[in-house]
Amino acid sequence: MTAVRPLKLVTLLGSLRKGSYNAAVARALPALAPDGVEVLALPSIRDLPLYDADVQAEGFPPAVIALADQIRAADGVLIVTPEYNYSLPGVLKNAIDWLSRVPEQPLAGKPVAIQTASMGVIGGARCQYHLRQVLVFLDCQVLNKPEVMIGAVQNKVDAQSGELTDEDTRKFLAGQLTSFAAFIRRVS
Ligand SMILES: Cc1cc2nc3c(=O)[nH]c(=O)nc-3n(C[C@H](O)[C@H](O)[C@H](O)COP(=O)(O)O)c2cc1C
Repeated sequence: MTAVRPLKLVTLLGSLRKGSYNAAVARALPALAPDGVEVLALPSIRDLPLYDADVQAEGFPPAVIALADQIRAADGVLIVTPEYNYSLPGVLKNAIDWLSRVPEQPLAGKPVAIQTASMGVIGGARCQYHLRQVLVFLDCQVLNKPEVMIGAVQNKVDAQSGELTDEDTRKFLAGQLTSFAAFIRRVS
């Protein structure tokens, strides 16, 4: 049997909220990953300043460089985010805007999978399509399917522990991770 290449994935979280449901989804991923796939959290995007070309001209903020370095070192990125007003949260767009300006742009050619969780029934679908459009400009390789859109997420996270306990959702996430690992091994 041929050994499969081990993979390191990193999660980029689009919510800053302490009790974030999307954070609960992201926290569940390491245990759901198939053998040979490690999932680690990127630093919070909370510490990134608002994008400003004048700030960039004085030097990229250390938090941006750290984020870019960790993305560059990963085999793939999982973006886990809520939908805000039918689109991606401003804080996530801000992080992507910074990353897009870093020399040797870290997301170029990078395999990316998207997961959205929201309290609405559509599970963040409209955010996903805006986000996909943005990622075209960054030249990412985005996994098409399975699409992970977790609706009514408040009913799938345990109110006491704050952890994602819904078994069907956990299985679906595990399935996407398996597909994403196969996709990465195929395209990179
Ligand atoms: C500014 C704002 C805009 C929102 N817009 C949407 C939306 O367009 N679609 C949706 O399903 N939920 C929307 N919501 C509700 C979010 O799904 C909900 O707050 C969710 O818990 C946010 O994710 P988090 O728990 O990971 O922070 C919005 C929430 C906020 C604060």
